[in-house]
Amino acid sequence: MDKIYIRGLKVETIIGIYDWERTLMRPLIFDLDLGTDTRPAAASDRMRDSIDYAAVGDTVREIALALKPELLETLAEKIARTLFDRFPILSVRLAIDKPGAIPDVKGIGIEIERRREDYAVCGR
Ligand SMILES: Nc1nc2c(c(=O)[nH]1)N=C([C@H](O)[C@@H](O)CO)CN2
Repeated sequence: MDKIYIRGLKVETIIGIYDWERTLMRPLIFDLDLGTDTRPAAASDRMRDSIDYAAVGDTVREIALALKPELLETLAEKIARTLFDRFPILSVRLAIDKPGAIPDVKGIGIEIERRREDYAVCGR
């Protein structure tokens, strides 16, 4: 499947399970792969036939700033669902890294993969 991707999107927000985390803006780093067929846009050369990655980045930023959840899992699921609502994508892989969450690691966070059918089947 073709992919449109975003790597290293940085958003400063409030997230975490501890009281001290609820008072600090801290960075999250987002990586996304959006499954799509790029051939219609390649044939027409029109933005309307593709997924606007700038709009996807705006959506991620908007949700990360508004939700302020405790868990990365909550944020990732909300972003995935919203991307399926707003864009005609077939799948999404979303990784969120939380720099500094624990000491002495190169990276730490979560990664989810969802397909449009995952939501259509259960009707949630
Ligand atoms: N699976 C998860 N584990 C942890 C999370 C999380 O969001 N998902 N969050 C924390 C704390 O907020 C931590 O980041 C504080 O440094 C711990 N574990």
